[in-house]
Amino acid sequence: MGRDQWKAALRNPVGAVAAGLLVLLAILAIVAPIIWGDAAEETDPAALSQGSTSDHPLGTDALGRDILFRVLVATRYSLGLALLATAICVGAGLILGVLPAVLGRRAGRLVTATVNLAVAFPGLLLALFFAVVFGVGARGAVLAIGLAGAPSFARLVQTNVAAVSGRDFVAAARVAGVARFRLIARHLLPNIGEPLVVNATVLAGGALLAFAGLSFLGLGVQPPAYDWGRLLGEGLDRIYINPAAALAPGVAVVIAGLAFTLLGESIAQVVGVRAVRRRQPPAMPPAAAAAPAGTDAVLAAEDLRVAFPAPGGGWTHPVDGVSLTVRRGETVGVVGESGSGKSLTALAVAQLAPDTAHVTADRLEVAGVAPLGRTGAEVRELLGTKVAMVFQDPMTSFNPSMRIGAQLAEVTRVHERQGRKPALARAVDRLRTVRVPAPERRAHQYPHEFSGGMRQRAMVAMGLMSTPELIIADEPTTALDVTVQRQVLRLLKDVQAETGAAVVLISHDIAVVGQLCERVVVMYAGHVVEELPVGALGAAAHPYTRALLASVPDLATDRERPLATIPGRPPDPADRPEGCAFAPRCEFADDVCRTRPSLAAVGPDQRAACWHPRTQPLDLALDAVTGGQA
Ligand SMILES: Nc1ncnc2c1ncn2[C@@H]1O[C@H](COP(=O)(O)OP(=O)(O)OP(=O)(O)O)[C@@H](O)[C@H]1O
Repeated sequence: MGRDQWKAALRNPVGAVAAGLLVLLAILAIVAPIIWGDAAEETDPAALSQGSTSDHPLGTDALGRDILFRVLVATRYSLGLALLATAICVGAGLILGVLPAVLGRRAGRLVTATVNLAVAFPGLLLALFFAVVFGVGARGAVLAIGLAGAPSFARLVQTNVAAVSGRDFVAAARVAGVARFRLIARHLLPNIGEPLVVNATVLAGGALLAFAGLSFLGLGVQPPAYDWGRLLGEGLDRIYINPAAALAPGVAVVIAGLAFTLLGESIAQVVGVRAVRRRQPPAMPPAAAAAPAGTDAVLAAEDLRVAFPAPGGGWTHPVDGVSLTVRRGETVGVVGESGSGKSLTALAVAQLAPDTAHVTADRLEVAGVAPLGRTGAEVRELLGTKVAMVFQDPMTSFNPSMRIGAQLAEVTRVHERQGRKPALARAVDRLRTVRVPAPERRAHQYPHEFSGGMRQRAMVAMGLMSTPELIIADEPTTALDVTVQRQVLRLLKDVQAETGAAVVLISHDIAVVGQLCERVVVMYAGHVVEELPVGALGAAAHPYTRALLASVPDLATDRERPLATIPGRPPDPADRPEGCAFAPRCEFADDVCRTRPSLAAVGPDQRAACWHPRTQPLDLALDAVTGGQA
């Protein structure tokens, strides 16, 4: 939480009153035992079990001790024990909450299931159970209350970790080779801190009440020590003689409990909007079709498949036998409608596919290394130094709680064990390379202080912190306006020319691909349906490629007429037609299309998976598509 948010929480009248009460209680907890400690222990045989008098405003207990002094002095013990229990609860909850992210899939699931089971038990029952297990007394009660609250706190941590770990900056950190514990400490926990702080504050109120309850039942603090719960229990025995003896500790418990809970609620109101973040689909690169493989291939995938367990049993294959070769220094565009499997192919290549995905390939090599079947550390080493990723949404691509310079520097610090200063110097240098103005100053800023285009440049700079052989950019310009789009595309082109890295650009927009790439790979329903040089787009053979091209507007497009669209919708991966998946939307389809066509040469460097490849040149303004490249 930032200082502004604390201020906003305190400006809220309820928050201000709650905070004021807590300050008062904290002062009491410190000074009361010093000032009134002896007086609270002093017995007065002449004033046993008295009601309110001028000497003892709240009366005395059975030994003639002053109730008011005892209630004031008990503040320290009551608050201390409640805070200790809260600390145990938060600590145990954090460990249980992040364990699934640290452990393997199976052990992680076991922890999650255990936490879910524990959450199903009422907290008070658990506390009573643990109190009996750990033994009667303050120590047992602290452990009991702390551990009883841990499962629900762990659930909160798990939910928030799961929400944040789907964001691009976490995928970026993984690709950069950040180790698991560092990933959790630097990227996950700082971004879920707000809901955790809120919950811990509310928990402290609950712990206070629970402690009073256990002491009241005789399971908590034991004589001669005393807390509010114990005083409440003693006072209740004589409630008809002196009601104040029971009311005073009761009121103290309620006020302190309310102060914690209301402060938590006020903070929640201020930060709540930001506490739950939407999961953004991560993004990345390569894709499909077999190209002439050579020894200079920086990416070679053959028959790459990604499968997910289907809800009704069996598997669906959103990526179904993709073959793709990218040569050193080459720029390849992967296009296709939403859901065609572009991003998933990229994720699979980068070993970032979701946990539930099953990735297989006849061959998968990235920069000369086969990542499939390797350990996480080896893959991190490979990806962190040789592959750079540029993600779709520049806002979610960076960790919002880290300065840009530090995030860039992390790549070098992890891989080259460089010190903080030289790593930051390199980050500034790379920001300058991607033409971020005043890079020294900008490196010390947070992502939200950057404009969208600048963030995307910084993302490219991050990829350049090492010397990548392959840059994968998944829809890098979708979230940007047209002018900035052009700048980012030009930057990618310049970077590619300067570093000699190969670029895989994923886009649903064939015009964007046409402007940057040398070769285009067209995907449809998890398959590669055509691959061809950009210069040959005017002779595209597959009806789907032609339909994509026909839907690109140019300056000559009649604005009065609706834009050309492709009729129908792509098939669901779980319900793909036999044979050519595009057949139901294709005007040339016939019976032969019931058998799946494989990629076959239809021209120089051009291959299409179609039984009826088109040979007529397309009547389209190619400049609109290729920016004059063709
Ligand atoms: N975790 C998942 N579990 C099950 N199916 C998934 C999962 N992730 C993706 N898919 C499915 O895989 C298919 C391809 O998704 P992918 O994100 O690769 O498409 P895309 O071509 O990149 O589309 P877009 O341009 O919209 O990002 C989709 O049908 C999607 O529903």
